[in-house]
Formats: sequence, C-alpha cells, structure tokens
Amino acid sequence: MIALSTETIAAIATPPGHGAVGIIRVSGTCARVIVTKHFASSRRTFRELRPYRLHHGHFFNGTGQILDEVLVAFMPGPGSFTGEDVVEINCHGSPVVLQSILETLLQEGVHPANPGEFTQRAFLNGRMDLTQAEAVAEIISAVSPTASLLAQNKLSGALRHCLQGLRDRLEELRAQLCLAVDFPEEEVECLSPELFLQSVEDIRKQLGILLQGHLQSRIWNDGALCVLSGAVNAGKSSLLNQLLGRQRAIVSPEPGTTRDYLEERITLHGLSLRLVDVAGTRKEAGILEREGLALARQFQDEADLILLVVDIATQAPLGVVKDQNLSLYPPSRTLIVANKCDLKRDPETESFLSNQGYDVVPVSAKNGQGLEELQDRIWRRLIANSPEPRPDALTLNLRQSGALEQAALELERLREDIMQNVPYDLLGVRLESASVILAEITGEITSDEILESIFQRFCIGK
Ligand SMILES: Nc1nc2c(c(=O)[nH]1)N(C=O)[C@@H](CNc1ccc(C(=O)N[C@@H](CCC(=O)O)C(=O)O)cc1)CN2
Ligand SMILES: Nc1nc2c(ncn2[C@@H]2O[C@H](COP(=O)(O)OP(=O)(O)OP(=O)(O)O)[C@@H](O)[C@H]2O)c(=O)[nH]1
Ligand SMILES: [Mg+2]
Repeated sequence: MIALSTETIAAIATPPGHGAVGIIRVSGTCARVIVTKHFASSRRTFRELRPYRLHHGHFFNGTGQILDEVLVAFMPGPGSFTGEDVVEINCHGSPVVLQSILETLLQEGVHPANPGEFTQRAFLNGRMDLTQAEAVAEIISAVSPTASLLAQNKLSGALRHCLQGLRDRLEELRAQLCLAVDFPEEEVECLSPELFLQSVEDIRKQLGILLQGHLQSRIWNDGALCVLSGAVNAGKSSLLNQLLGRQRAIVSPEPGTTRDYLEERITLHGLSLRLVDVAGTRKEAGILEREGLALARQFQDEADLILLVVDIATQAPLGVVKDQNLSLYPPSRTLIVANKCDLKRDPETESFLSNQGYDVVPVSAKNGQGLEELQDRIWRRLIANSPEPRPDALTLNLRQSGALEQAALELERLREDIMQNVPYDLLGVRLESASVILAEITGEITSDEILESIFQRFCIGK
C-alpha cells in the first residue's frame, strides 16, 4: 500500500529552461530547518522563517558560497498545499542556479521528489480527493481556456461533491435493503420495491447525464482530432501550412511528398485542434508509402473530422470517385476541401460531392482564398455535437468515465435483477459494487495501482 512517507522532499517546480524566476519546492518536517540553515536574510532582525511572508536574502551552499539572491516562503502544515510544512525558494530562473540549490538540499538528506509526489501527499494528507488531484494535472495540461475552466471546477471539488452525493444515495438504499432482509415482516414499511426501483433508476440516470456530458465535452478538454486526407498532391501539406500560418510541412509538385505524419495544434475560436497531415493515397504506392497510408487510416478512424482535400482543378468527378474510396469518408465526419480553386472551380465536381451528402468548401491552399470560411466551417462542424460546456459543467477524464460506465452497468444489472425478483441480499451486492466504484473515483477507496497510474503521469515538482 502506498503509504505517506515522512521524508522531506524537494524538486524544481518551474519548467526546464531559462525563465524570469525559478521555484524550488520543499515539503516535509525538516523543510524549514534545512532551508533556514542555508538562508541568510537581508534583515538584521531576522530570527526565523515566518508563515506566509516572503523573506528576502541569499541562499548559500555547504561551503558558504552564495548561490543566488532569493525570496523564501514558509507555509506551515497542515494548511499548506501538501498538508506538511512547505518552503519555497524563489531564485532567478536559471537551470544552473536551480540545480545548485536543489543539490545543496539533497546533500542535507532531503529526497528528490517523484513525479506528482507533492500532490500525492496532498491527497494522502486529506487536503484533496483524487478528482481534485487529477484536476491539478488537468489544469496544467489544459489546451484551451474552456478546458482550464472545467478543470478549475473540478479542483474546487464539484465532481467529488456530486459523486459523494450519489454514493450516499446508494448507501442509503443499501441500508434499507439490509433492514428489509433483517426484518422481512416489516418489508412494506421500510422499502417498497417500486420506490426502490425508482431510486436505482434515478441514480443511473444521473450517471448517464454525467457520461453524456463527458462525450460532449471531450473535444473541449482534449482538443478535436482533424486529419488532412486525400490523394497525393491534392494540397494537404499546403493546407496544413496555411492553417498554421507558417511553413511547417514540405510542399512539392512531386506526388508522394509526405510519407510520415505531422501533427500540430491550432486554436479555432477557443477550441484546440490537433491537425494531422498524412501521406496521400495513390494506387501505385511503394512499401514505405503503404506504411504511411496505414498510419493515415488509423488517424482517419479516430478523427473527429476528416478534411478530405480534393484537387478540384485536375480531378474530374469521376476522378474523385476513382481515386478515393468514398466509403472510407462518412459524410457525418468528413468535410470536403475543394482545393486549388485559384486555378479552376469545377462546379460539376462540387455538386457531385454535395449530392453524395458532403459539405464542400472551395479554397486555395496556395493563396489562402476561402481559408476563413473553411476555418469557420470546421469549427461549426466540430461543435455541432459538442457545444461548449458551461464553466460549471462536470467533466470526466478517461479513468473517471470508464469507472462511471462500470457503475452504470452495475445499476442496469441491478434493475434487471429487481425485475426478476432476485433476493434482496443479492441486490445488496450489486449496490455495494456500484458504491465501491464511485469511492474509487474519489479515492475514498483506492489501490496502489490506481494511485501509481495517476501520479506517475504528473510532472516533477507537482
Ligand atoms: N508558489 C506556488 N504557487 C502555487 C502553488 C504552490 O504550491 N506554490 N499551488 C499549488 O500547486 C497552487 C496554489 N495552491 C495552494 C493551496 C493551498 C495553499 C495554502 O497554503 N493554503 C492555506 C492558506 C492559508 C492562508 O492563506 O493564510 C490553507 O488553506 O490553510 C497554498 C497554495 C497554485 N500556485
Ligand atoms: N495552384 C495551386 N497549387 C496548389 C494549391 N495547393 C497546393 N498546390 C500545389 O500542389 C502541389 C502539391 O502540394 P502539397 O501540399 O505538397 O500536396 P500534398 O497533398 O501534401 O501532397 P503529398 O504529400 O504528395 O500527398 C504543390 O506544388 C503545391 O504548390 C492551390 O491551392 N493552388
Ligand atoms: Mg504532403
């Protein structure tokens, strides 16, 4: 079992590289004593690090050499982020300085923190539940302002609160079941089967609403996947460059230029997009190209939106059908980019594609014509099924949604059991199992595997 370690830990909390300021975070019972030992305040009246004050001075190493001018803050446990005594050293944002301060602390017996260990301690010390700990990581990795707001809502404990409410209701039902088992003659009084069924259904509905919201908010949390597909030379890489506003991909008149895939992010009206440019399709593809095309297919299968780039200037309608197996591009997930419209617009091909049920947008990836309309159309298509969630919406990560699906399934089975008059004590087992799943999401019940898989994904210093 992952137990709370009593060692004092330290890590650089700011990202690698050169910055204005860098922070070293120290947490544990010895944090104050050890930092104080290497800190020389610029105030003659300084006696000790006082809580929630910034102390100005110098940090020196074991041989008395000054490493940097610093600001030091002391946040005593149990009110601090980790729940332990925390000291933060603000130095100049130089990797060399940061490293030398950290090494001085390690020489004093402080342990280097594992990824996520500060937040893990916050969880183990009861400062936050697991959904809040995960929210910390979600704020850091947020790809859009919306994603950040949703994670802030989770950090405030909104999801924990909701899940605890549902779990309380499950436990209440379980208590009533136990009563009915122990005092069967009073069954009617303590639990009517109709009401019981209704309550179970109600909780299941709540889980369904959470899961539905999760599907809708996914692209706002993770970004939407858009793949640039189409025949060789259609202008996919040119379009990637246009959408990025810089020359990222090699463009050439030679068919088969892109072989591997390229992935870049852009933001459209606050929505983050993962744009993937892939190898173009053609009949006579060699081994290498076929590898690239297999990758392309994988992206296409996962894509929220496929941008099927068609060279409208040279591909006649029949050419499009011949070159593209259109059944691989479901109209519901495909937007056709009628490219090279600077050379020629081909109304026949455009109307042919429209008649196949496709949305067609004419653009020139070369001179940018139609780009704004395309961006707009991409955005509208993506949010059609995923409207922007309100900031107070409850969203789930993969772990949470996977677990909620299990809980919902358990309640679905429970409903079937009730309909089939399965004995009460067996119903109780299903209720308990659903309740345990909810407790695992919040971390009221947890295992090493769950904790490890969550915290090892954190960055060092968090
Ligand atoms: N420098 C720094 N910035 C940071 C953090 C940090 O740890 N260090 N945080 C972490 O990642 C976040 C803030 N989280 C924190 C949560 C609680 C406390 C804390 O000491 N809470 C006391 C407040 C007491 C008081 O205001 O007097 C408490 O709740 O009792 C500090 C930071 C974001 N910014
Ligand atoms: N006139 C014109 N030429 C274009 C346009 N878009 C792309 N091209 C040209 O078409 C050729 C192929 O462009 P790419 O962007 O490399 O095409 P691709 O689809 O990535 O090609 P592959 O990587 O080989 O599959 C280049 O010579 C581009 O300059 C356009 O809108 N108008
Ligand atoms: Mg290309």
